[in-house]
Amino acid sequence: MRQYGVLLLEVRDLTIQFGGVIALKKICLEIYEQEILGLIGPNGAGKTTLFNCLSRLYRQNSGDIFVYGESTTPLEPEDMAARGIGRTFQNTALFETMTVYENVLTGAQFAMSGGLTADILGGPKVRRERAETRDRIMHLLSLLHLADISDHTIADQNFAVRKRIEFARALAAEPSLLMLDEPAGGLNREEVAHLEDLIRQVRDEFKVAVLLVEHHLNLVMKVSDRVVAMDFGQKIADGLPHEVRTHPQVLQAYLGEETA
Ligand SMILES: Nc1ncnc2c1ncn2[C@@H]1O[C@H](COP(=O)(O)OP(=O)(O)OP(=O)(O)O)[C@@H](O)[C@H]1O
Repeated sequence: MRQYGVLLLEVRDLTIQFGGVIALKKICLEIYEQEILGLIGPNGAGKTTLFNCLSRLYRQNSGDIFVYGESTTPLEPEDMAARGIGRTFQNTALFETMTVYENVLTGAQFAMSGGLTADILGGPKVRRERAETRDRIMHLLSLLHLADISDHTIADQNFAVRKRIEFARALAAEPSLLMLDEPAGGLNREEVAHLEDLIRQVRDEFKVAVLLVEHHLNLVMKVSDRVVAMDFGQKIADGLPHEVRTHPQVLQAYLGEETA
């Protein structure tokens, strides 16, 4: 039996409704520090809705989400980075006219003290911090195989590269929990294999927990410590990858679906 560490995030009885559609129905789940948790389910199961609730883009009708025991209900989306919650988007959301480096730097901004005023008025301490941030970003860029294109603009980059840039930007904020929304979408077999190594490497090096929403079941099953399965807005299984993969309700939910 796996020993769980410190509880990072707890979703308790989360329910959200859009008109007549109950997108999430009394969802409960926990994420522990440095855990890789896979979240699977067929189309429309509610995975992205849960992600959007976790980043405060959607507000639940009832239930709550706690980060280190504190309710997130009073928080706005822009407060979440300071609480250690970072994310990437299914269809990437980058600043098109900025360079790769500048995009990743936007992720680090909140982690730096003082902002623009400090840049203008700052003394040696601020300059040192800026230099450290630059080194940290260059390290992230090389980890994600982006160092060679750090001064290229986003507009020239293909989808797979954009996903890696988003990944780097989310990591630049030094999150405790990194939420990845379909990071393997649109990637070829070789890129998926690299992603698998990368997720583990990132967890080990940056001591982050990872919440991975993904249709690529082989990737989820290989990389996750634990997997939660959803269907029709409800949790149907929660356990070790092989337990969830063979769970009767999960097999039933995926009947007729292509399972990668
Ligand atoms: N903003 C919204 N307005 C209305 N309905 C919504 C909204 N967001 C999600 N839904 C509905 O909630 C349900 C869950 O959708 P969601 O996108 O969370 O599923 P999913 O598991 O992420 O699916 P996929 O794997 O296809 O991305 C669906 O019935 C969807 O149509």
